Amino acid sequence: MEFLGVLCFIVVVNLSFLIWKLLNAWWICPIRRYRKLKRNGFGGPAPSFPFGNTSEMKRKATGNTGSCNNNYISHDIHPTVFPYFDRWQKVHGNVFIYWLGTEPFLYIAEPEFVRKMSAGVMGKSWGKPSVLRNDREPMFGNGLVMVEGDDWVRHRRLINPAFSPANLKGMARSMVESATNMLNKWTTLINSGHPEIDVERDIASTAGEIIAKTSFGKNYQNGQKVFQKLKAMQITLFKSNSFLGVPFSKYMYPKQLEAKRLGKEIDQLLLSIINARKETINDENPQYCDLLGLLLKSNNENGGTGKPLTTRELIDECKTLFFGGHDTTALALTWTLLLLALHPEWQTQLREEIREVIGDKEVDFTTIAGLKKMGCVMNEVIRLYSPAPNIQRQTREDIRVDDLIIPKGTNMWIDVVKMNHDSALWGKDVNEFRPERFKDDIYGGCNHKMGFLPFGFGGRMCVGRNFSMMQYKIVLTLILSRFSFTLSPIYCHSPSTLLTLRPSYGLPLILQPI
Ligand code: HEM
Repeated sequence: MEFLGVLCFIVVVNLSFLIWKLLNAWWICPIRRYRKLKRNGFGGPAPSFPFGNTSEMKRKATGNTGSCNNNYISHDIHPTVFPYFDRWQKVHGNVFIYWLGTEPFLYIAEPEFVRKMSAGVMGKSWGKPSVLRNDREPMFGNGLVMVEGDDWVRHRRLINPAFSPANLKGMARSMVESATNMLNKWTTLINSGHPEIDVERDIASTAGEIIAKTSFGKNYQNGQKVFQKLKAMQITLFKSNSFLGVPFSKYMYPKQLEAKRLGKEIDQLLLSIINARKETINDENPQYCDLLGLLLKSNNENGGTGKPLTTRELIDECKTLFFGGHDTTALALTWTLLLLALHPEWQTQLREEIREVIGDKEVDFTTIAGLKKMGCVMNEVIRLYSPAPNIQRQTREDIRVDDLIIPKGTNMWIDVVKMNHDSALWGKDVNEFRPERFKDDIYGGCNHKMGFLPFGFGGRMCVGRNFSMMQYKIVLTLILSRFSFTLSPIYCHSPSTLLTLRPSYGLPLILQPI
């Protein structure tokens, strides 16, 4: 009897402790942060517990499908891509609070606010919203996108050298090789009477092949298996859970568990690639021209002085670079082909530049550097259709913005799409494709230096931006040198987000060999 009493007591104590922990995580702490934020005078849509504003976000997102009328394609995409933010922003201004489930977020579409809040904050002092970190764990683990504090400094130091110009140079050949294979396939299709091709699908798989080759060198076939599973995981993760931040939503969406399973399979594949590579690394050509080789080299060199990456950390970095490295660049290229199909005069201008700058020379790291107009086109494309449509941060300490205090633990969601389409920053022609705006101005005429953030800002700015620029120029040069193209009448313009900004129904183009 006495034993039963003790057992009941233990159960009650444990249960109370669990309830207290859950209450603290889902109610007390978020409300405390929310009240502190509210003291700054920020408004926002009214939330409901435990969904926050997710129901409204879900409802509006499904109602908006874009336009299939190709006579008029609008680049004013914010109302289509983020209809809920578009509406709330009109009512509550450029900085307001909304809730993802039980987590308050500070929405920001104000460059001056971004400048002030980031002025004194070092890269290592930024965190990532825990709700996103947990949800995206199978995809990024604790790799560079998610890691925080001193560990971020250590990861970034070890990874930076892999993207030095000398190392990028050695990766150009793989990019040319994979792009040429894709173009040969297109020629075969055209010759067999099929000039209409969904270039989005082909560019995505070519970018997958490129990142597999540049990540794993001669082991790239195994890397391609990783790529296929990562793609499946992306769809599973981002199509399934539209109640992000809502307690137990993971269990309401069994596909979330499928993402976990896929994550484990990817980890196993990567582990076998890394282990095989570790065994042979000392016998290899000291060029180490692929990302994994460079990472292992950097790791070995720092092993003596600093703290090298553990095998678990290496797996997470491979996943992170693999995902970060293929999808964004593939989408920048895809949106470029859409805009060039709509603006054939720019196809002609770029072809002329290629002829002048490269001529009969080989397309490589050095020759593409002179393609200035193409650089302007890339900037204009990622302004109108930013592959990374938002930037997420979390404060790890209180931050002062003028008289306001943004408390430690505040989740931030910076709306890149809104800033890139704000006529107050860019002028009346904000929604027009005008690459020349970047000709003599790296900010493209934007009237605020923090108004154009396609690769992020501060110490956490994208580590792969030069890799991406090189791949973009190589693939686009090869495409424009062999084909001209127009938009297929079946194209349906419907940009949407699946973490990255993509055309919902692919990009069918009619290609013609030159
Ligand atoms: C057009 C192509 C790309 C775009 C638009 C893009 C965009 C971004 C953005 C917006 C961020 C967040 C920065 C911040 O929080 O301030 C980021 C971070 C990152 N990107 Fe990219 N990216 C691109 C290509 C790449 C490539 C090719 C790689 C790798 C091969 C890569 C790897 C990463 C990594 C690892 C981070 C995390 C950096 C850190 O937190 O230290 N990205 N990228």
